[in-house]
Amino acid sequence: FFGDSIADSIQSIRATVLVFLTNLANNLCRLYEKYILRIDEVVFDTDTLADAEYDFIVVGAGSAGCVMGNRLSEISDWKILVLEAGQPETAFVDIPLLAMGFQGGIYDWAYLMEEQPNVAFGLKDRRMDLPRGKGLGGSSLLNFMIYARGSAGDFDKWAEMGNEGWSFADVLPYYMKSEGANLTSKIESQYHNRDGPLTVENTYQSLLVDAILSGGEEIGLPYIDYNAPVEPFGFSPVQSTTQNGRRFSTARAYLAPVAHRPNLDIITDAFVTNIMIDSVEKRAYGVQYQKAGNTYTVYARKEVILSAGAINSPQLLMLSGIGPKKHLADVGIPCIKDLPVGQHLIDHLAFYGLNFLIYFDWDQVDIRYALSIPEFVKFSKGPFTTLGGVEAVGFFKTEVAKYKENIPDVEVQFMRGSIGSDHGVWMKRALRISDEVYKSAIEPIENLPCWCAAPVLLLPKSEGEVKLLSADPFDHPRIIPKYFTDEYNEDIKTMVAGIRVLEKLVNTTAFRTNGAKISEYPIAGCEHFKFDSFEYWECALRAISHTLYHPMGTCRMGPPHDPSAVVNNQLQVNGIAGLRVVDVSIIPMFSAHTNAPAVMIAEKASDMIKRFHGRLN
Ligand SMILES: Cc1cc2nc3c(=O)[nH]c(=O)nc-3n(C[C@H](O)[C@H](O)[C@H](O)COP(=O)(O)OP(=O)(O)OC[C@H]3O[C@@H](n4cnc5c(N)ncnc54)[C@H](O)[C@@H]3O)c2cc1C
Repeated sequence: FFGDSIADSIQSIRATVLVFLTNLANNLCRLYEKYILRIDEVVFDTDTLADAEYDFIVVGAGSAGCVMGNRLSEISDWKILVLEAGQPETAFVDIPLLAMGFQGGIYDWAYLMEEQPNVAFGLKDRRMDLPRGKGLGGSSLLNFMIYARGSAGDFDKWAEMGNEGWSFADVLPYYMKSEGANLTSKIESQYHNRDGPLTVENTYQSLLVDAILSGGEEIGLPYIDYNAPVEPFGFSPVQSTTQNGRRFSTARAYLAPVAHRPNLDIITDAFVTNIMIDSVEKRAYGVQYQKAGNTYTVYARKEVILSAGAINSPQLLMLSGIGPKKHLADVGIPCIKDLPVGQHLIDHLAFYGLNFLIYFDWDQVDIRYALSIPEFVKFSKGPFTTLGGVEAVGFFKTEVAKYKENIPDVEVQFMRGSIGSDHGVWMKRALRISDEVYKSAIEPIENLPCWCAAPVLLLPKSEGEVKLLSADPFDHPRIIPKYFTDEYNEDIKTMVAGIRVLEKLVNTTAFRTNGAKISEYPIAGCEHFKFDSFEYWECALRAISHTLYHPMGTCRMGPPHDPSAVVNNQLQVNGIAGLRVVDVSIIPMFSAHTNAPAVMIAEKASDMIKRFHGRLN
């Protein structure tokens, strides 16, 4: 009896200290954001005002926009303007383990999706958040830094859909061009480049990664280089867009080295409100933006490049009169071109409710983190370099997949600990887990060593949409994701099939040696289903599945006969001259994370634009 109560008291003191320290760190980050942040403005000289006219105006300095700024300004007699609504980044954002801590802060557009009938009932107000990066680097300064290119099959499918020039063989040179690999994990070296601007490394791996890799071998999912088209399915330590153990955003990789170019202007705090389009000639000729309460107009001699991301690019197109005619009429915007903008929103859902309890893990003992601070500060190594806790990933095709291509339909993210390992301070808030669900299934394992194996739905059948709330550019757009609404419930079946694959891991020798067993605390609202039945998992998936932050497809690329297409294979907006979309909103389908493809798309688009204007053969 006394033993239990002493143990309880120690746990509660430990939890209080952890909560205090985490809140302190959080508040320090906020203070830093507020008072020291502007250090980077010296590097970027972002406070200038734009000239009246440029050759190209790039809207949004995110993963894709930073690449555009760099590559287009390589042509010294072209003048380039990059407009970014957010601010320059800070050093705190660079600590990989704290990746989630910046959601909801100044670098986040902090969108909330609309409530839906059969999903998110275990989340606060039944609504899911949708963080989107706002600042130089865009979502690459808020993301989890996982570097994943997608499978060869993804791009061959794009080509098969009629998008000439986008097969794997076509896009590989651009992945290679962008990559500066410095990897120690298993790699197929002919598919990696050491000299590109975007550094790709491995981060800290605890001993359990060995168990994951050998457990994977036991269930037929070998140790692979998931960024090479050699073996399509298997597990691997994560490859990350970090440099010396710190976040390496596209602003750092692409913009910082060229910010001094006289033909490149980068302006932050510049909120673009609309693209100016000649409604008779159907040609884009400039943009308007607001900065510090003033409105500015700037003209584009050649093109406007929209790189505002999967939510804001469709929003800006619709605000400027390009979108579904009826919807534009509903919000009082004259339609210049009727296109399915904002339709076909696809996203990847992740499920953080599958936890493996284990005997012990030194890397989950609080004191370990305190002890490892010098290791991080001095040598850029140790647990602080892990990407928000994610140490390894895997890609596989489940038995319910109905296609023959070698494209994975489920990814797994292996995270050290659970979403309760920070005692509800950051992850519960960021994922909007309700108190009831947290108490039922997460709180009981807060103090237990465990691993979360989070399956991710890669090829959802359900599609959502982005719409305008009003004609006011400052109103957040409506995001209606329609997760798990497909007619035959295939999305749920795929996720459950993914969970079954991961359950097999628990019975491998590698995992049994660590005492692994699945945590069986049921999620509130699902306790009436038999634990581990299909019905239980469906309920749990509908309760707490969460976006993996990969919205795409809202300005979809497609051939002329495709009614869902907004841009063609040159990324030009159909029927409007002088306007391209270059970001992840053009993606028609994709089975991996979306930062690396954003960079690849922009690398490829830069060459297309140079060729179009006669500056590249
Ligand atoms: C929390 C989180 C975690 C993620 N984790 C990963 C991961 O681990 N690995 C991975 O590969 N992907 C990850 N992603 C996804 C990936 O980072 C994005 O898909 C990718 O960065 C998108 O690039 P983009 O260029 O399309 O848009 P963004 O990078 O979002 O860039 C859009 C830019 O446009 C600016 N902008 C928007 N509207 C305006 C306007 N009106 N005026 C001026 N500027 C404007 C924005 O502020 C932003 O800087 C994550 C994303 C998030 C949010």
